[in-house]
Amino acid sequence: MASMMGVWAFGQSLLQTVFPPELRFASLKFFYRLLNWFSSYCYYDITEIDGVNTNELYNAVQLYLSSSASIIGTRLSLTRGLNSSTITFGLSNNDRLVDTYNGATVEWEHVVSQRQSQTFSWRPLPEEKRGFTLRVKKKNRQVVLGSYLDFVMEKANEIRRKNQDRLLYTNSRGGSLDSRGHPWESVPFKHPSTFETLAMDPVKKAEIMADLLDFASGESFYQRTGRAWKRGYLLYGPPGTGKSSMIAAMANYLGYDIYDLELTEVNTNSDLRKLLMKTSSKSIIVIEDIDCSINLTNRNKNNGGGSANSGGRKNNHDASSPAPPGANGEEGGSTITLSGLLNFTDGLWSCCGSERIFVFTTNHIEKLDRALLRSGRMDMHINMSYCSFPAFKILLKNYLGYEETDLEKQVLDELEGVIDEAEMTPADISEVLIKNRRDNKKAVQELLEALKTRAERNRSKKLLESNRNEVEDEEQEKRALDIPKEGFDHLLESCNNCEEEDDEKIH
Ligand SMILES: Nc1ncnc2c1ncn2[C@@H]1O[C@H](COP(=O)(O)OP(=O)(O)OP(=O)(O)O)[C@@H](O)[C@H]1O
Ligand SMILES: [Mg+2]
Repeated sequence: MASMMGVWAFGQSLLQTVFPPELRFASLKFFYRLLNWFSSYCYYDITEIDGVNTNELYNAVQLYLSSSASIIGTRLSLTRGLNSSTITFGLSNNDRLVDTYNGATVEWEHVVSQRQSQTFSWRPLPEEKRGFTLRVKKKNRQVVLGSYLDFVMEKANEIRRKNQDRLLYTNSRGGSLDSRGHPWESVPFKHPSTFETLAMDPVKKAEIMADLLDFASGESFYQRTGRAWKRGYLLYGPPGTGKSSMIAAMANYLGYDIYDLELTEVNTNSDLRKLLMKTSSKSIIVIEDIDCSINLTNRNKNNGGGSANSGGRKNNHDASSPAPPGANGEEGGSTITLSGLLNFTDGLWSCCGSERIFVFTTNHIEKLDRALLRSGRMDMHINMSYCSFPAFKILLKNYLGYEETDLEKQVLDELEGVIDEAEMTPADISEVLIKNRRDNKKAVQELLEALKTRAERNRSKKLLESNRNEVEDEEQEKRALDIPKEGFDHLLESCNNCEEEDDEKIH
């Protein structure tokens, strides 16, 4: 120790003798550079506040390190964010952590120091100055700058999404903005529906799940093919067949937020666009009962004569009534129109975010405009139909804990025999099962009876209908015979000349 101090004192006096005071600072700088030159490491500082703005990379690194810190750290800082139900771990002050990436070893140090004199700032800065120092071997510099930091950002986003409760947004405030200028209101989304609990044909289910996964991991595909990274699903079918449950299952499967768009609350096309702009990536934008939300007449009809407002919002006013002052059709922007909706899903504005899924639901697909159904707009049309036998088996398992083998073969056969004819929705079947869930045998018995009754009723109804149709056909035939031959020729000619749009006229 004594000899070391001696060397230090000698070195200092030598420095003072050899270098005059004005050269001393420059020589120290040179000495430092020389050391750096020979060092095999380089260092990167990532401070919490970059000037006056929060440095996103700092937050990302903190989150990223939390995934490895939780396993090996002995002293960790714990945080729980807003809208989060999980606790994240972080490096404590001045702690270090070694990480490896693509064969390169890097070391992170969390550096915390007291902030010196507060310089004037419109935003008060925290008293502590925090940051991460990343130590990397010089030979690995390219790897770190090239892809490691991107990898850290990506991983952090993933962790953030996983930790954060997903949100269900709605625009039920009728377009008014909150204090932060946001048009959406949100609540934590905790719907328990998953693809496992969803009763539907397993093959169809697997197809939808694969499609969703392809979409979520298809960034490079969409980039390569020049398509906006979005996908549209149209769910149609009778009430109670699981359309809303399917949306919840999709959100739970992909970990996306849901924006439940209430079209009747949107006044104009431009409001619709603003709402779209305020949605985040990795989200599902839902319009339920699309046929009831706006008057979905063909876009072409809006242009040619008639009420300029046809195609506008249903609850605004009837399509046949005169347009109110200022409501000059779809482009006027004074009301929401089909065209506005199509632009919302498909136009240039639809890609002002990425990785978004549009889901429309309807009970009456036949009421929808063809423009809305064309491929590319709604990529997948999913028919949510009455409960089939494979779907029924899923309900039995969910509600009664029954596997196929737990039921007698004869009962199973009976159930299979009537289920298609009964045309009961999964909601109807669930009701019977819930009611009797304390007594499995009774549940199955009651269900079988309900299915048989419904099947019988449907059979009679169909018989009656076919009888009526036969009578009607006979009457029509008779009437047709009364039409003179020229009449038929005239009709035939109009049919041959007709355009697709004249369908209604021919009818
Ligand atoms: N396929 C299904 N799998 C599991 N449960 C279902 C299914 N379909 C319906 N249910 C049950 O029935 C209830 C109603 O279903 P859901 O709201 O998803 O139907 P929907 O098709 O959206 O009906 P609507 O057209 O009236 O909106 C749900 O709470 C769910 O428990
Ligand atoms: Mg629904």
